[in-house]
Amino acid sequence: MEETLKAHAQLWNVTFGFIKSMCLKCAVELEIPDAIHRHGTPATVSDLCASLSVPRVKSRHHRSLMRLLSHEGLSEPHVTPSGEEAFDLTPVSLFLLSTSIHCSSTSVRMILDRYIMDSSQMLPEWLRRPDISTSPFEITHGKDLWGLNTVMPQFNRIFNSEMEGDSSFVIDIVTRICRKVFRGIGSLVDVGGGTGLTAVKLVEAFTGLWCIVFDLPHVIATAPRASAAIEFVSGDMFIEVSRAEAALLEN
Ligand SMILES: C[S@@+](CC[C@H](N)C(=O)[O-])C[C@H]1O[C@@H](n2cnc3c(N)ncnc32)[C@H](O)[C@@H]1O
Repeated sequence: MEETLKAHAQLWNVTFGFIKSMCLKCAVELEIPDAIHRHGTPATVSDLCASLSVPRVKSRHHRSLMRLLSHEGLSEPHVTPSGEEAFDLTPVSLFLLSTSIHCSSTSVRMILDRYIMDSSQMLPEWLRRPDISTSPFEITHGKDLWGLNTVMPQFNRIFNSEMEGDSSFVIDIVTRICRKVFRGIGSLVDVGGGTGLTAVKLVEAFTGLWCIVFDLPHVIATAPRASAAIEFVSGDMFIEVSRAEAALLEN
């Protein structure tokens, strides 16, 4: 009997697993971590409602959201000297501060964006199909992610910004702990290099390195020209890639 109850509870846990992700997305969109940070000390739900313009009538719901975030390690529960429940930042939610050099908020927004989430509904349909070339994303949107980016400038901006945030975090570590990998290389092509942030960090870290950022035309068109040591080339990597002494494929 106990086993059956446990199994039933587990089923609901998995079924409602999406609520955790959606509450995280909600916290990012409301900018709750920034509000806690601005407050300076653990913030009560009233503090947060006032700071985020959430109507008081929603306090009870906001409290549930904060408790779920605490359960997931995204906020730290406290009790104020007057006995009120309050919430502080955690090592995880520090990644969601807009002032963090490795802010991951854009990644959360992009990964949980409806364009990505919608395609997960197509998994059974995709598995039933005999071909493997069409992804669930293409079944949903009629285009692959890159094709959608060409016709959706706003999503393209969010996507590129997400890539920049993530690669900036990784490349800062790589340029510190993997220096010998780049030693002696005069030129490097960053294949699918996005808007070129990785290339900027590489030419800054390795004097004399010449970088080519190679990506699709709509990405190269919006890439800032940040350094004389970087060349931007647009094309399709499945047809031909610019020549260099080394090629980087990241992410
Ligand atoms: C996952 S992102 C990685 C971006 C970057 N390397 C980073 O780590 O931030 C993949 C990149 O590959 C590019 N890409 C996708 N298909 C491509 C193709 N056929 N030819 C060239 N670039 C392509 C995308 O536009 C995108 O910028």
